[in-house]
Amino acid sequence: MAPDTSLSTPAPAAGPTDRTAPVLADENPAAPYDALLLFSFGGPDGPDDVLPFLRNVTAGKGIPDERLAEVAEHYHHFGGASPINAQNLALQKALQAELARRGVDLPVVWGNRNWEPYTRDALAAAHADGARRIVALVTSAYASYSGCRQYRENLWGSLDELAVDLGLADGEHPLVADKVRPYFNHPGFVQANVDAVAEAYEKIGDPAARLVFVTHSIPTTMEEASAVSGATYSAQHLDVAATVAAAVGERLGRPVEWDLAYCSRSGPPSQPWLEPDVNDHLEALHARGVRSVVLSPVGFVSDHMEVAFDLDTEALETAQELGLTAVRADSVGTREPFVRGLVDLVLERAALARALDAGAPAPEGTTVGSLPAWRDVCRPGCCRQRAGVDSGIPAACSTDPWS
Ligand SMILES: CC1=C(CCC(=O)O)c2cc3nc(cc4[nH]c(cc5[nH]c(cc1n2)c(C)c5CCC(=O)O)c(CCC(=O)O)c4C)C(CCC(=O)O)=C3C
Ligand SMILES: [Fe+2]
Repeated sequence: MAPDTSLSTPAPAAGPTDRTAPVLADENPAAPYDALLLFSFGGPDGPDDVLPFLRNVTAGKGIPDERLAEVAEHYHHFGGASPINAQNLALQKALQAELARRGVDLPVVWGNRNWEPYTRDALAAAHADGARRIVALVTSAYASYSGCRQYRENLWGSLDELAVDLGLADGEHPLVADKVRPYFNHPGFVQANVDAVAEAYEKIGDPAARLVFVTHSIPTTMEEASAVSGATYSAQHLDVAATVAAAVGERLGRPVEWDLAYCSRSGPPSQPWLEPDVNDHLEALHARGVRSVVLSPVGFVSDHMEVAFDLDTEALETAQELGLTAVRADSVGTREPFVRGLVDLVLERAALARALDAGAPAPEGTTVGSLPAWRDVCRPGCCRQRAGVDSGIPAACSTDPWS
């Protein structure tokens, strides 16, 4: 099936000034949610944070010491601070502004899996403010263990910790947490990527430039396990890439040739991860006669360390050594179509929660491309680290947290 390249995002919802009547409580489009959790990875704020942060991230993961030392260097190269925290603050502000523009009363708290502000503290603040049911928005657009279940496991763990802090009975959680579906094929995310790539083509000034999409590599075992929920992690990227490339080609008035490459491989060399690595791929393209390249960090939502180091430092250096002209497109960051799309997704999730609570049929999620909307409530066995291997770690936002 040809990808749907019609990317006309819906017109902005009426703002508060457009309302003729006050909003009644039962018309609250965010109901039943009392708060939105912007749920992210986290990163160090300064040199002293680097090692403890890396220990948090890699606990029990079998990452070799040499790889850890290398990644620590990436952070120290930027003064020991990751750009990710400032980017999440900016996204939190942008979400608040978009919700306010639509007259939606929904506080936004920000919490991370691996560094301050921690998820438990964000949940505690929301709970102290009276929140009893929240919706989590993960800063990862694609479904895999790293972008979905790992967040859900950590969310369950944070709810356990908060329950202990509040002296609740064993097994009782202080609030109910739902989650927005992986949004890689939502029109807002895709549109923001189309805009960013089109701008990069303007900058490079060569409509014949090759388009190389880049995402985070994962172990092939994790890729295989991601198939349980539908299209695999790489297939999700290929679908977005095809849609973005087709839309950019329409703007350029000529077809765009594109590929998907990977960055940020870690783990022991004996463990296979998704390939080609972006640096190897640039070499291969150069050997085939390609002389200019646009790099699109389509796997990431902001220009955090993976983008700042693996693309802007390493891959652009590789391109320079090869004599390739290369321009890196922006990640979606706080681009308007993306932020608007995220708020649409939150309100779509609220409508779904109301329908499920009422026993009504679930509304269809909005998508672009050839894949269906991802599930909002994960089924048992989805997005594991290894297919068929149950870690025994409970995960929130699932029909069955125990499997
Ligand atoms: C798919 C994916 C995303 C994209 C989706 C998403 O955006 O969430 C992502 C994002 C990120 N990854 C990040 C940082 C790190 N990831 C690591 C390690 C790993 N990532 C993995 C996968 C992913 N990671 C995997 C399979 C590992 C191996 C260990 C494990 O199975 O968990 C390590 C350990 C050292 C190393 O080996 O590199 C670090 C420091 C940061 C923060 C950046 C900043 O500070 O600005 C962000 C946003
Ligand atoms: Fe990572």
